Amino acid sequence: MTAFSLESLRGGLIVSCQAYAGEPMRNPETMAQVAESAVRGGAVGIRAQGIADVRLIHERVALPQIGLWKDGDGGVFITPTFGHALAVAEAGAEIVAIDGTRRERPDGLTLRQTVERLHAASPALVMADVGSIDDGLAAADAGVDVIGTTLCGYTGERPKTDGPDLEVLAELCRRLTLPVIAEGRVHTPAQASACIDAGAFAVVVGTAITHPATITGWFAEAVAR
Ligand SMILES: CC(=O)N[C@H](C=O)[C@@H](O)[C@H](O)[C@H](O)COP(=O)(O)O
Repeated sequence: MTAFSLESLRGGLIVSCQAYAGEPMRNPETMAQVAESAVRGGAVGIRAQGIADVRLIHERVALPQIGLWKDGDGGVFITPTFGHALAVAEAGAEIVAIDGTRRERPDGLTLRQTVERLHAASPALVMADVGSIDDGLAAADAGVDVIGTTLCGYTGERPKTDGPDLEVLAELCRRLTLPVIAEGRVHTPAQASACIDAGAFAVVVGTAITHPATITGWFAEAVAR
């Protein structure tokens, strides 16, 4: 994957291929196979978690990759420090997704300092995963390249809506010139379409495509009497 252009993601579907600690699919090889399947379905990009997964998908899949490193459970856990972000970039991610909230970061750097250091150290772009409109505006001001609604409903600032947080998405799209990517609880093609209508630059879908345990649960619940 060379000569990455953000434009290649415009209006497209990005598939997030993640399995969580202790799950049967928590294996880089498995996630690479899931990513290769997403390519066949028409994805324009892949989002993946963990250094081993990012590295293997970078080798195997000829699509731009949004990489992240989750560390910890609560608070700032999506690529929480500059060190995590640099490792993700060095593993081959064209875009590094980092916590883009206004919360204090574990390494004491500000979001702006983190972005500046990453831009100086690597060609990777920075996606700020935000949890509210105010987060998004602050992240844009801090110099990030792309904003994602990833953390809406997970930081206490926004309700955890059944589907994507279209309100934050639409407002950030209206107020910013930066690309805003819809991510988080996009569970149906109709919701993905609504995100594009709300102005999303691209749409990330994870669970509804790549997390069979959850999808099975949806169906199991539907047939239960
Ligand atoms: C909040 C958080 O930790 N989000 C993570 C970020 O990478 C992933 O667990 C999500 O699966 C991803 O954002 C895609 O969202 P959804 O799986 O809802 O389509």
